[in-house]
Amino acid sequence: MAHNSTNNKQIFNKARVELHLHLDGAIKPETILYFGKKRGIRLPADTVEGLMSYIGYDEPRSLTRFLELFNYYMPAIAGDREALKRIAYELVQMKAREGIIYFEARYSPHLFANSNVIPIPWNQNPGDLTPDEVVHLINQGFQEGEKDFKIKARSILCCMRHMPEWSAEVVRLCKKYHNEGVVGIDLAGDESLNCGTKSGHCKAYEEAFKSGIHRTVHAGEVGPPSVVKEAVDVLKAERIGHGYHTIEDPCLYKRLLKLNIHFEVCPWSSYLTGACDPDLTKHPSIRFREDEANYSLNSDDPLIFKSTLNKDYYVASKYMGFTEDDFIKVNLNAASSCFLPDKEKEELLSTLYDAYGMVQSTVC
Ligand SMILES: O=c1[nH]cnc2c1ncn2[C@H]1C[C@H](O)[C@@H](CO)O1
Repeated sequence: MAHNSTNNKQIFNKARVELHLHLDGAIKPETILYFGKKRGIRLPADTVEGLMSYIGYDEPRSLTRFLELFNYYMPAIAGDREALKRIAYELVQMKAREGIIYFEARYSPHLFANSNVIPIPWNQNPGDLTPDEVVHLINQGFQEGEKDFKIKARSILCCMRHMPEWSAEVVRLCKKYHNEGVVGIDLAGDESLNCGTKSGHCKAYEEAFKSGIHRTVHAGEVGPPSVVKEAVDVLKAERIGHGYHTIEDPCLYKRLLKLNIHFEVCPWSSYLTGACDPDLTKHPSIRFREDEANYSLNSDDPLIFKSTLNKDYYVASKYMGFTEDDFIKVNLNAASSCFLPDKEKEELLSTLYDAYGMVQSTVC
């Protein structure tokens, strides 16, 4: 199936909400080149086109091979204070241009640090940028972006599947920076290599639950329904990142529908990571729509997928028959399941109802 990204006409020209977006997968290539040059860090190419020929791609490969692409460019960004603030600020700008009024971006504080992190990622030399300061800098970048671009940005901090030793610090940072824009915890990384959830993650999620920190987990993206079950039953996830394979366990799926668990669906990502059948007309989101599941549409890692959120809407419209009403529903779902405090969530929902010309029901 050919999916030429040049013929993506604008779909759904109305206010949108995005819940599943990786900050480190949404950096401008120009910014990577700028910091690579400034810091004397070797990159595979020194032009945008050259760089994108290494880190961007158009045809399915495995999740494992997709994740390897971060190695090409993260060394240019990690460990640099100015770079972190800038990528956060630029993400707000990018998302405002896409018509998004509220987004939640996620990242691993450890993968941007070069101090207080073992092992130090991306072959960096030891430095003095801790995961704690990483979060503070990114919060600042988001806050400056919010002021300039008049949209709302919040963050979710990621535990990484292969690094359960980091998870206690992740939940500590979620608590510490709760008032600075951090709204939740996630568990990301390669589900295909490591399906069992390690005790470090379990403890962190238990602490998150006790402390009222919102919880999402990457599960059932390429892994089996059992990973989703564990995410909900053990980690007490309120949202599932991707979750496509849930539908292979009808009993579990039915239960999650009843529990109103939110599925953060990323259509174009699921094509490129081989998470789903490459025939997008068979995508699980069609089932989610038919069953009136609670799900949203998201872009995941637009740098690597050479996309914007519009690509995901385009794919949903072209191959899955999504209509304007479906897109409205998906955005209302996203707002209802976002990790904002109740009052701000209500405001977001009201803004969407206004934008869609709908009257908000006051009847429960
Ligand atoms: O689609 C994904 N599935 C699992 N992990 C992912 C995906 N996209 C990005 N990541 C990982 C790589 C990033 O470094 C990390 C934190 O954003 O999350």
